[in-house]
Amino acid sequence: MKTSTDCETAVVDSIRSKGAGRMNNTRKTAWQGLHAVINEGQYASLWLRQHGLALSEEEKRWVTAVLYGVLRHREPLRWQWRDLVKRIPEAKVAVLLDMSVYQLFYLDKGTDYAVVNEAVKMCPQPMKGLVNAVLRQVLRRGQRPLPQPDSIENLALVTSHPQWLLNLWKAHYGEDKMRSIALADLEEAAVSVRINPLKLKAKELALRPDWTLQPNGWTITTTGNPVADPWLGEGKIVIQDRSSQQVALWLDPQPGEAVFDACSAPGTKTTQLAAMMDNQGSILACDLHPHRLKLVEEAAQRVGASIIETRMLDAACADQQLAGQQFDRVLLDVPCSGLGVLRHKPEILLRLTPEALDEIVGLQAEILNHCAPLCRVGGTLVYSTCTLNRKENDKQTAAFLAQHPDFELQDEKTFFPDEGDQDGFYIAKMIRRR
Ligand SMILES: C[S@@+](CC[C@H](N)C(=O)[O-])C[C@H]1O[C@@H](n2cnc3c(N)ncnc32)[C@H](O)[C@@H]1O
Repeated sequence: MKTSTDCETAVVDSIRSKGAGRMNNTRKTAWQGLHAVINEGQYASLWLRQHGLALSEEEKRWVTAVLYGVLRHREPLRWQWRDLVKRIPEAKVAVLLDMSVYQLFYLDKGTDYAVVNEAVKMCPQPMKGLVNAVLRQVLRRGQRPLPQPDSIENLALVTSHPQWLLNLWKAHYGEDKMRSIALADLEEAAVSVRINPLKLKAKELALRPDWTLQPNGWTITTTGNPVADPWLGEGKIVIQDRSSQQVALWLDPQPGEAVFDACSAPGTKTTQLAAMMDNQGSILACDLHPHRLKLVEEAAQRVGASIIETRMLDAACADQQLAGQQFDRVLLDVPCSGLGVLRHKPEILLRLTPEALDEIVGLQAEILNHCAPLCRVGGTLVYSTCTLNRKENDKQTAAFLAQHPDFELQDEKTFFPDEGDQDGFYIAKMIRRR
């Protein structure tokens, strides 16, 4: 397995050399982003989308590397300076210290004094002395070795995962798997891409030898940078994790069928369903949040999916809101704790508590109970999450099946993030027998 430092090296090699001359504004933007995500509860990707517009491509890459790097290595970064202060300073200043240590030891190596000077310049007057003193001491003593991650306590420090989560994974998947998942979460997330056959036909694909369609017919890989490819804006390709692509394949909708996608926003799977159905039939794409339904509509427009109708709906009482309707296929891609996608969203760990996990299990059970009656006899129900928590996954499915003998489990699978370039996911496919 690659070490986290190797991974960061790959991202930042090309931008590291310019570290010394980096504009103070870019550093300030990164600091503001970290403060917004760590201390104010915002999502890194949303924050970047909103605040990245004023940045050049190179600046955006640097800010992104800093944001995700600091989020992934929160605990090891703090380990470098925590023992040098009596009390942790106010949250925003603590984040500045974390960010500066990240630059010193992971990113802008060789630009030591520039990093310290810029941090001192940026921080408010009363804290300048402290920031200067701490960072100079950090520099003087050099990188402090981390403990070996042999105990759960040390693994929690090295991987910035809470101990309760490591214990939960150990109980659910065994000690070796728990370790492997936690270490895999330190790696940079892969950018996976799916083809949109509604817009990208074999003839056009053949003209671009830099793209290769994988044997599953949906995943498409490139020797270039998919995010900068014009095909993305044209809706010919879609950024979608490999495990996520599997969910629609498990539902297996056919042209002409009626599909109910109960928790559809932002529509990544909905648009794949429309493509699988070759825009024939109907998809009712629902979500509790109207602003998120707009994202489904935008996605549908971008990829040329014409069979998607959006509707605001609470899936936990869908059977009342859609009384009398029956669907050939029902997709329940439910809200979950997101423990399978920590490489993409490391900030999830900042806010997650064991209590929140239990709450979400109850909501998922409600969604299952109230959406299942909408599946016709003989129809297919797929339940999926992007988490690694058996209570939300196979135990949830087992509890549902115990209460609903009219449904039969056809297959279920947990996808793990340490088993290739994929997120952690769980998918269960059930058939309604009567
Ligand atoms: C995992 S995301 C769905 C991702 C989506 N299927 C996709 O592939 O793009 C879960 C969605 O459930 C929605 N949601 C949360 N509670 C809900 C409820 N009670 N009824 C319907 N949707 C809900 C959230 O707004 C969120 O958009």
